[in-house]
Amino acid sequence: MTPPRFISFEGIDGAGKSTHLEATEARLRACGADVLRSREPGGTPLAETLRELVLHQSMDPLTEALLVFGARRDHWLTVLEPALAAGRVLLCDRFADASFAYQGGGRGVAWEQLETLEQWTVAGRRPDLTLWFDLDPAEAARRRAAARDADRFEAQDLEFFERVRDAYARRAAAEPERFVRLDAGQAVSAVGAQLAAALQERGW
Ligand SMILES: Nc1ncnc2c1ncn2[C@@H]1O[C@H](COP(=O)(O)OP(=O)(O)OP(=O)(O)O)[C@@H](O)[C@H]1O
Ligand SMILES: Cc1cn([C@H]2C[C@H](O)[C@@H](COP(=O)(O)O)O2)c(=O)[nH]c1=O
Repeated sequence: MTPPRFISFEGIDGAGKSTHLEATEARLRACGADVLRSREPGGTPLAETLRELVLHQSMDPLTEALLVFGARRDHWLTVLEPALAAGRVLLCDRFADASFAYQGGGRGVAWEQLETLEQWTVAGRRPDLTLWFDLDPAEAARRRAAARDADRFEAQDLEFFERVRDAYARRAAAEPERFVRLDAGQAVSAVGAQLAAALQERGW
């Protein structure tokens, strides 16, 4: 079995992705992997500039979709694709599934338009493995409130996050081999154990 080399972390805001990224990186390094950790939107100077706009400036949903995919193309071309070609292992805090979840599910941009953007910007490339931290939106909101001030997405209501969660479920149902659903409602150590088991099963 070839272990997955392009691994994305997905889920609604506050589900716990960041909490588990560092330990995952350490685990893969201990297996001898040359790991690159990055995030979306972001990961390049241009994409980080676009991230600031998307997270803090009001705009219409299609403009938002164009900006996140523009950021992704720059990130893909200048960081992710060269790293994969060099044999590195990528841990990416969100990738295109987030656009289907947030701009598609959350904002109502048509799925077909997002599929077209996905083809245009990254030739439809998807992660080898997607770890989906699935959490009840009310619990995620409680965790976020205790942790930080809200940005444009985090300020949305529970119905928005229900739609985002449903869109993640739609993506996961379409590609059950790629997606692993983690029950992010459990304690940190228990979520870490689910994650470790998923990696071990796939050769890490
Ligand atoms: N299993 C857990 N149980 C309780 N609290 C948790 C758990 N996992 C993470 N937290 C806490 O919830 C908050 C949000 O976690 P974290 O920042 O990892 O989420 P995230 O998915 O990365 O969010 P975002 O996508 O918005 O950056 C943090 O304060 C974190 O300590
Ligand atoms: C990639 C991507 C992200 N978003 C949203 C989702 C989050 O609310 C923010 C990123 O914040 P995080 O703390 O780094 O998770 O951006 C989006 O709407 N569309 C996307 O494609």
